Amino acid sequence: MATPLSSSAASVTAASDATDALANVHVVCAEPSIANHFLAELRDKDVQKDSLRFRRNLQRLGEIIAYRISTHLSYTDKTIQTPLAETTGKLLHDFPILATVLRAGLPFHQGFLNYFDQSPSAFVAAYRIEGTAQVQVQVDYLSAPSLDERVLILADPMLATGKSLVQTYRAMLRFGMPRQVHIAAVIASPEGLAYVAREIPEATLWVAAIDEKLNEHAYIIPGLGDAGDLSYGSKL
Ligand SMILES: O=P(O)(O)OC[C@H]1O[C@H](OP(=O)(O)OP(=O)(O)O)[C@H](O)[C@@H]1O
Ligand SMILES: O=c1cc[nH]c(=O)[nH]1
Ligand SMILES: [Mg+2]
Repeated sequence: MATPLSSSAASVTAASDATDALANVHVVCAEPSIANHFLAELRDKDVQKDSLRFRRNLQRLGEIIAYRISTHLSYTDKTIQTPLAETTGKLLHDFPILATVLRAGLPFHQGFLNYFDQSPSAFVAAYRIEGTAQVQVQVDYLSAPSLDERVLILADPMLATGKSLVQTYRAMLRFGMPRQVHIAAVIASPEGLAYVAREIPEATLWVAAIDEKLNEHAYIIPGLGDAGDLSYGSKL
């Protein structure tokens, strides 16, 4: 029988498991860049009143993370004829499938699409079921091309409990097995990020920032509030 760990040993083990799980996470705003400015505007309750700017900032962070992910993709040499001479260009080997979760995912998705302009898209409707003690997520509408042997980028700006992303990813696998998976979010909670990393170990994770914690409603603190409502208005 295994010897039970003391609580301090257990918490050290849990912490090191979380550290291992998070080894595959890229935190874009860990270094100073214009991404930090866009993120600060997204969080600011006064700037948020301008929903056009809010959506555009989600889109701009989508563009920045798309660029960062593009450094992990494959390229093929192609001979290019300029008006003056021949040269060699590097073309993206194949455009990734871009998947997102309604509603808040839409502006973030547009940022990825601005860069991966020939990518097919996949859309998922996932929502939290109201009135349950624990967050439960229902995946509804799902539209996707074949994922077999493709690079998949699954993007959703808020990674709170991580359940929307994990259930979305699992539901998407009936469309085929991707050869490479990237998951992107703007703000993640530490526990949600560790959950996603544990449940989808094959994914490389990209976030603008990792925040402090979740509150009792499973909202990210300090976070930015409700990304779907701030983009498109509150719902009944
Ligand atoms: O990590 P989780 O705990 O699953 O929560 C994250 C989900 O919450 C947000 O969507 P929301 O449910 O607010 O829907 P909306 O975009 O329609 O507002 C967000 O865009 C994620 O999909
Ligand atoms: O903090 C959160 C959590 C879920 N959905 C949001 O939009 N924000
Ligand atoms: Mg919402």
